[in-house]
Amino acid sequence: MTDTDELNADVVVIGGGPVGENVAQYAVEGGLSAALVEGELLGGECSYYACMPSKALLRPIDVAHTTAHLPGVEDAAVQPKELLARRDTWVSHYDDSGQVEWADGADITLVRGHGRIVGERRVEVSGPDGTRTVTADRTVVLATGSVPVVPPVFDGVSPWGSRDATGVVEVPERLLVVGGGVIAVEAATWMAALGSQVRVLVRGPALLEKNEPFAGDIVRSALEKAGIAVVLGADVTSAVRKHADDTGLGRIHGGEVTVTTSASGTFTADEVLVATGRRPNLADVGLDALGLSAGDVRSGTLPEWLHAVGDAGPGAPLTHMGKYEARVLGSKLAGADEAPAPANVPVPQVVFTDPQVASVGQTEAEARSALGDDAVVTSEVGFGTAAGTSLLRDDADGRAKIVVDRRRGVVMGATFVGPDAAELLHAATIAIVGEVPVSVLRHAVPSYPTASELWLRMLEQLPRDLR
Ligand SMILES: Cc1cc2nc3c(=O)[nH]c(=O)nc-3n(C[C@H](O)[C@H](O)[C@H](O)COP(=O)(O)OP(=O)(O)OC[C@H]3O[C@@H](n4cnc5c(N)ncnc54)[C@H](O)[C@@H]3O)c2cc1C
Ligand SMILES: NC(=O)c1ccc[n+]([C@@H]2O[C@H](COP(=O)([O-])OP(=O)(O)OC[C@H]3O[C@@H](n4cnc5c(N)ncnc54)[C@H](O)[C@@H]3O)[C@@H](O)[C@H]2O)c1
Repeated sequence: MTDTDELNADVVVIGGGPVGENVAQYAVEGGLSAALVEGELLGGECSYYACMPSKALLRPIDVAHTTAHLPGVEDAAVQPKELLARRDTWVSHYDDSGQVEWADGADITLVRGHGRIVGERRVEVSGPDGTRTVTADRTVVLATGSVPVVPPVFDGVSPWGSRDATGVVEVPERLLVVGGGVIAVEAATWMAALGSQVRVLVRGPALLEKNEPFAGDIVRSALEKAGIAVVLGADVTSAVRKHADDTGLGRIHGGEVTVTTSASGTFTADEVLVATGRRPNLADVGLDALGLSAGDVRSGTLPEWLHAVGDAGPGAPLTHMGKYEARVLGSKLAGADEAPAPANVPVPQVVFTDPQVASVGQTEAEARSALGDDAVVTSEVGFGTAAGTSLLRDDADGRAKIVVDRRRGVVMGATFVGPDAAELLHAATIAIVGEVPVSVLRHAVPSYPTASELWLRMLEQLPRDLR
């Protein structure tokens, strides 16, 4: 391939993760042509290294935990080898031919290689067969995902990142997990189930700090019950390893690692997983060629022909939110005449620990800071207070909470922590997006006995004048 081998499409999308695929698909369905540039596996981080493998690992563990708390069924046990085989099936053995077939069928032109913007509506793709230019008649979309943020204290240690944890091949006997967010608690769960002795080092005072405080407390106590040590206030000040080596995905990256923390002492392990957040992957996409920076992407000050969506953009770094942005953008590019989106679309998220943490919209603290103390009222109940939730398993521990705007009488946020809490979330999302008054929600009758009865319990706890 040479530089004269130029390709043209209405829309050029750089990054073929779930978000880039969706933009291209919606654009094509709207009558445009689309080229999708992908440097690794078509399907992106989510399909091979993030959502899919992590959830493929966590679901059987959840089922095993549930059966241990359900009299009448023999305990199911996690079988590490078979669990990893399930993961391999769900990541299609790191082979994207199924996705390539889908793209072909969807009339999307796949261009393999690393894409970089080199001028207005011009993208240069360096691929296995050389370099080619792809031009866009209308729009270029950055859907290049995100990359992990690794604190410099781990330089030279070759720590595990989330790709190693989801792609685990060698299970370390002792594993340190640094971070107290979503990846840390989910990975701690499956690594412990696979047989690692896990210790989570959390810099802050709690796990899952972006959630209602009870979520982190309940998950911490559940992790501890599962034999996982959680050390709070443990800021890593040094990390040392002999023979650090990149031995490959999911393999132990060298000799013992010794990690020293500011206030909680020193810990030695066979591997350390760093899960300290991610940032948009914008370092090598050619923003500089346009005189732009990652800050311009964050603030949305891009030329009209350039967009950034998914993890690469300013929105919440979650697959479903990125795909939502992609659907909206893809349809808009194709000129679809759609009703305008609501002003503040709430972000739902499920943390697939046992118990699960499902949340959407604002926490109480966020609502108080946005609306003022007098304008916020909450209702909080135990997860097992409904027949439907307590039947799920005999230790249906957890809590449920709604945050209500007292003046408008509508739900602003909801959090459910408990077994299968994920399935309760969408009702809350609909209530928030639809701005359904809580006085009307009373008339949405949940079937008996289902987990949704928790809504009755929460609504009953609200002040009488609101219901
Ligand atoms: C361990 C883990 C578990 C997660 N679990 C969940 C979950 O359960 N639910 C959830 O909603 N979210 C989850 N997430 C977040 C989710 O993975 C991301 O929000 C999602 O992948 C974002 O999709 P995307 O298409 O924007 O980016 P990605 O999936 O990262 O895809 C970006 C693609 O762009 C390609 N690319 C990048 N730069 C270039 C370039 N210059 N040229 C060509 N190609 C390029 C990459 O190779 C990649 O294929 C998880 C994340 C992690 C790390
Ligand atoms: N189930 C899901 O939806 C799911 C699962 C996994 C990942 N994700 C996505 O992936 C993103 C990244 O996950 P994550 O867990 O890495 O990020 P996160 O933002 O959830 O958590 C980062 C954690 O690292 C800590 N931290 C940050 N800098 C640190 C430092 N220098 N030293 C020590 N600790 C530090 C933070 O205090 C926090 O506890 C999430 O924002 C989420 O959107 C989603």
